[in-house]
Amino acid sequence: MAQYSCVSGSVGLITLKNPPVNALSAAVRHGIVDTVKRALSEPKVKSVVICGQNGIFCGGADIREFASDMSGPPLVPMIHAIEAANKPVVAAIEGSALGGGLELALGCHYRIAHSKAKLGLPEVTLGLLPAAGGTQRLPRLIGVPAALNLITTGRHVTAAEALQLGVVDQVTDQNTVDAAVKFALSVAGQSLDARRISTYPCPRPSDLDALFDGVMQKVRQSARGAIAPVACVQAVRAAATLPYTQGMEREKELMATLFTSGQARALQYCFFAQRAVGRWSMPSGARWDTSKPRPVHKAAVIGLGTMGRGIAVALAQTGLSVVAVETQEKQLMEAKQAVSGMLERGAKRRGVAPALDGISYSGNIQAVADADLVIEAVFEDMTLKEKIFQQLSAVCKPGTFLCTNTSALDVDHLASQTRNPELVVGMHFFAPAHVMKLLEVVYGTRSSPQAVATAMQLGKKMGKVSVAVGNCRGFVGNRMLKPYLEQAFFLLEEGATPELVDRALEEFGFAMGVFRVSDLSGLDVGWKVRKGDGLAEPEMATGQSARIRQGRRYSPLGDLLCEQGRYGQKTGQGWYQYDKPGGRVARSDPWLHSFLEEYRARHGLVARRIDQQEVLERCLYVLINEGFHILEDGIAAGPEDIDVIYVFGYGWPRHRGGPMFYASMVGLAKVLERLEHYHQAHPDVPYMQPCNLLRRLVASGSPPIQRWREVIKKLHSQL
Ligand SMILES: CCC[C@H](O)CC(=O)SCCNC(=O)CCNC(=O)[C@H](O)C(C)(C)COP(=O)([O-])OP(=O)([O-])OC[C@H]1O[C@@H](n2cnc3c(N)ncnc32)[C@H](O)[C@@H]1OP(=O)([O-])[O-]
Repeated sequence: MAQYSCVSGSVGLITLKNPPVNALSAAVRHGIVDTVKRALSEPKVKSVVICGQNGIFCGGADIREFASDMSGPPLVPMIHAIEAANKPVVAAIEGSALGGGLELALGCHYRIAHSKAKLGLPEVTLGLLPAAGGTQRLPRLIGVPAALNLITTGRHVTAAEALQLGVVDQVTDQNTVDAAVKFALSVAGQSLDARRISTYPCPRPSDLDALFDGVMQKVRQSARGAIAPVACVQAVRAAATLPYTQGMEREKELMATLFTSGQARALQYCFFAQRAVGRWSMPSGARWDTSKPRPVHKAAVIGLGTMGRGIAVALAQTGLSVVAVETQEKQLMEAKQAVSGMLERGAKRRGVAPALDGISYSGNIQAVADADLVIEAVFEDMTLKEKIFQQLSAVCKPGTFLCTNTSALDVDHLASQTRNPELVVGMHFFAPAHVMKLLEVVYGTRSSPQAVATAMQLGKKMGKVSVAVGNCRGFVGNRMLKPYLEQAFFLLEEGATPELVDRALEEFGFAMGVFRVSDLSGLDVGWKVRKGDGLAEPEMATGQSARIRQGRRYSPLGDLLCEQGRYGQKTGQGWYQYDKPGGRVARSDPWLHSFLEEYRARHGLVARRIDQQEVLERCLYVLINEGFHILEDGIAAGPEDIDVIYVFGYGWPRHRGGPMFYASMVGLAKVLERLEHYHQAHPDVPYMQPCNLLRRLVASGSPPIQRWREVIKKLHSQL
């Protein structure tokens, strides 16, 4: 709703009231229409201020309404009526003015923002475009290039940048509503002819075609199949080439195609899923709202390799006091330099002072004795980790939380090495740890809810999207990755090339296909794990048992490449070739193609034509199938947790919503049918066997993803 009052004798004050972000729900739109009418009709009112309650102007259209039949007054005529008003209307922007919220402000005649406010048109991130006149007014106000930048990226700008761009007229450090009221008094009675943005001519850059062609090319490239950024460019082009009314028509048309698209549904699902994972729960019944985190003032990191350095930077950037420990002296000196450099570069980018003093270095594990929380980040070696946890348990003050940064190892086993296993959790960071947004917080069977709550809160402080997951080999992300990688190898055996597989995945929307990623992260990483599992034995590379190991189909292709010293980018050769060790541009490698041919001949395999659809179905459906197993096992509380992990940590295209959402869009019955088909064709691949939960969901009529939890709960209660 919107509340109306008359202040300072002649200013009509309209306050949007719809916690928590004053989204423009039907009730708020009704409220605005009514209160604007009232303000304009009251003779004593000479000017109007629109603001939002609780320090936030407006978070835009109510996204939750998009899924239902929209009712209530539409935004476009409502904003037009404000712009056409014969009394000055001033927007008082505190907190955020985003999407429809900023469009509402652009319909006002003046905009005053608090210095801490953020403004933007983030509709593109929801698969939409600013369809309440944003694509037509913003370029008229700030020019085409700046408007294109804001609208196609959806980025939020600070009040200072908004002032510089001309989005707002004034920035204040004082009470924004008071400043706006004062301003409204000062402009009462003045002509508004020059204040209605829709009447401005849109500045036309001389090289208009070249400008739009260039932007469109860039946008298409980075969009990776997302349609909204392209529609945003088309809408701004309409502003630059058509009269306002026709431009608005074009905006409406483009929005209509986006609004009902699967991509918009996927992106809006992601928006809510990202927030839903914060409301974590554990199978024990412990939950986010009943578990209190303990404050962390001092944190420690053990092991300053690539991961440890990134974690130390991420911790220091939160303002915590950090102790960084590395027992090898040379490594410690190098790490110190590297961490300082990373902190300095990060601070420069964010325009703040580097937190160099917040971090101290030591070669002795005793230095962590008074830390509230320790993150161990040494090599992925259980014996080494065991030793460190035993030491930490002896050295740390009572109550210190002990966290392990592992990507797959058993958190329960590490907890068993300590005196207080309830204080142990996993914190699985993704490289580079100070950049990547995802954090898997892994609870073991004995982890206390307080330990989980503390790790989740620390993750949030570090700017991470933290997801609480149960303890199993590979947790959620890497556990699902295993069958996906395995399928990619099998496809090569059957006739595909790395180029074909990667192209299919990249056209699907992944930034990089599986083989390019593998080259980037190093083939030796997986090799080491397979060796540890007793799978990658050199003497098995030929002969009968070469392609069956531990009773199931196995492809030694990755091991064979590693045996040749082809570790990927770092050695200049892997699934592709590079111009030099460390080179980044992947080129097709004729050697690899002959190697594959020889391999197939050696194993009596006949190459067949494999199309992109088979690549996608086999790679993605086995990954999804493992996701269902994870839900069935209670390792993830709901499909949102899995999807957020894949979108933020594994390059899954956001406009496809995450693997479980994607499965729901494809249709669960179809996924099941294809898995059954492939399992029949490949009975030696257990991952292909459809999960019981998937069968259950299909049998119960494939409910929408929001209702899967009910089916999972029922399944668990029957077990
Ligand atoms: C014709 C139409 C044209 C128009 O151009 C289309 C649009 O405007 S499209 C819209 C364009 N606008 C955007 O894309 C802005 C989207 N919003 C944001 O970016 C952030 O929420 C904001 C920066 C505002 C606050 O950040 P923060 O302080 O960290 O807080 P938080 O993020 O944790 O959210 C708190 C709660 O509010 C909920 N909620 C939030 N916004 C909306 C909404 N618009 N609606 C409904 N709900 C919304 C959110 O789900 C959460 O609920 P819960 O149940 O507690 O999980």
